[in-house]
Amino acid sequence: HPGLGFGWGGGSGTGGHGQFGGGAVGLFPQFYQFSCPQVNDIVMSVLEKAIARDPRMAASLLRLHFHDCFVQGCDASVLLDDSATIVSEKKSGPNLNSLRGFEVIDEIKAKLEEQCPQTVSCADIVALAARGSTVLSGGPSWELPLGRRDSKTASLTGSNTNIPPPNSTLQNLITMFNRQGLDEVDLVALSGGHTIGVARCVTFKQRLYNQNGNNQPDETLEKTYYLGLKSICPKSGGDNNISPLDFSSPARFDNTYFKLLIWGRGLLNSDEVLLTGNVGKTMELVKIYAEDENLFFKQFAKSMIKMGNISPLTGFSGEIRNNCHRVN
Ligand code: HEM
Ligand SMILES: [Ca+2]
Ligand SMILES: [Ca+2]
Repeated sequence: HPGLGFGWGGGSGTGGHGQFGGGAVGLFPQFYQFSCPQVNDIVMSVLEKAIARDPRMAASLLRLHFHDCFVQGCDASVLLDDSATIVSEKKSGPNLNSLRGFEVIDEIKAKLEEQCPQTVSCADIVALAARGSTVLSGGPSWELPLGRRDSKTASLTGSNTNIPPPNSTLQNLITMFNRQGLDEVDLVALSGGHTIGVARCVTFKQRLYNQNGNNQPDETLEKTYYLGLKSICPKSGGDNNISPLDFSSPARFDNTYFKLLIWGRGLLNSDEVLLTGNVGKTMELVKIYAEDENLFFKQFAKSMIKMGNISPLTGFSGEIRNNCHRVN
C-alpha cells in the first residue's frame, strides 16, 4: 500500500498544475483523517516550541514551502541531500546559506514516524509547517489539501532557474509566477509573505549603490530608510548582515508589508516593483492590501492553496520517504 489515506486514493497524479479552481486532482484536506488524525496537532506542537526558541523560524518554514513548490512542484525535492543519485537543490543560488528550517522538519517527521509510521509525506509536512507558521505568527488559516507524495529526484537547475531573484523586474516576476500557474493576484498576495523574516545584505545591496549601472541608489527608496540600510549593508563586505523584510513588524503576520511599500520602504527590488513597476493591476492590489488586512489574509490563504497544489505527486507516483533527507 502506498500510504494512502483511503483505499480509493489511487487516482494517479496528473502532474498538472492545480489551477483548476477547487484544488489539485487527488489532494484533499481529510487525507490523513483515518491514517493519522493527529498529524496537525503534532506539527503545531513542534512548531510552537521551535518558534518560541527562534522567532524567525516561522518565516524560514514559510519560505521553504515556496522554494519546494517552484521546483518540480510541492514534492519535498528541496529537502534531499546530495547522494549517489541526487544533486541537492540546497546548493542553488537562492538556497545556499539561506534556506533554513530543515531540523524542524526532521523533528516533525521523527514524531510522526513514531505515531503514524510511513504515512505522512515530507511534502505534506512542509505544507503543514508553512500554514502552521502563518497561523502562529498571527496570519490567516486555511483548509489545506493533503496527500502529496515525495519525489525521488531533485533539480538543482530548476532551483537556479525557477525561483525569481530579488533584483527581478515586475515583468520577470509575473512571467515566473505564470509558469507555475500563478497570476498577478497570487504574486502580490504571496509576496506578502515578506511581512515576516529577514534578508541578507547581498540580496538588496544593488539597490543601495548601483541600481541601474550608474552608481546611484534606487530612487524609489525613501531617504531615511535608505540611510539606515546603508549602515547595515556597506558598499563592500557585510554580505551576510541581515535586515527585516518588514522592519515595523518582522515577526508578525500582518499587512504592514504593503504599507511600507507605499512609503518607499520595501526591502527588495522585487517588493517595491509591485507598486512602482508600471503594471496597474499589481499597483492597485498593493494599495488595496495596505488598506484592508482582511482582504489580504483571504487572498493569501487562497494563493497559498494554489501554490501548494503545484504539480503534486499522488497515487502511486513518488513515495513516502522514511527520512526527508534521502529517497528510500
Ligand atoms: C516574488 C518573488 C520572491 C522573491 C524575489 C523573493 C526573494 C527573497 C529573498 C532574496 C529573501 C532573503 C533570502 C536571504 O537573504 O537569505 C527572501 C526571504 C523570504 N521570503 Fe521571499 N521571495 C519571493 C517570494 C516569496 C514567497 C511567495 C514567499 C512565501 C509565500 C516568500 C517568503 C519569504 C520569507 C518568509 C522570507 C524570510 C525567510 C527567513 O527569514 O528565513 N517569498 N525572499
Ligand atoms: Ca519541489
Ligand atoms: Ca509584519
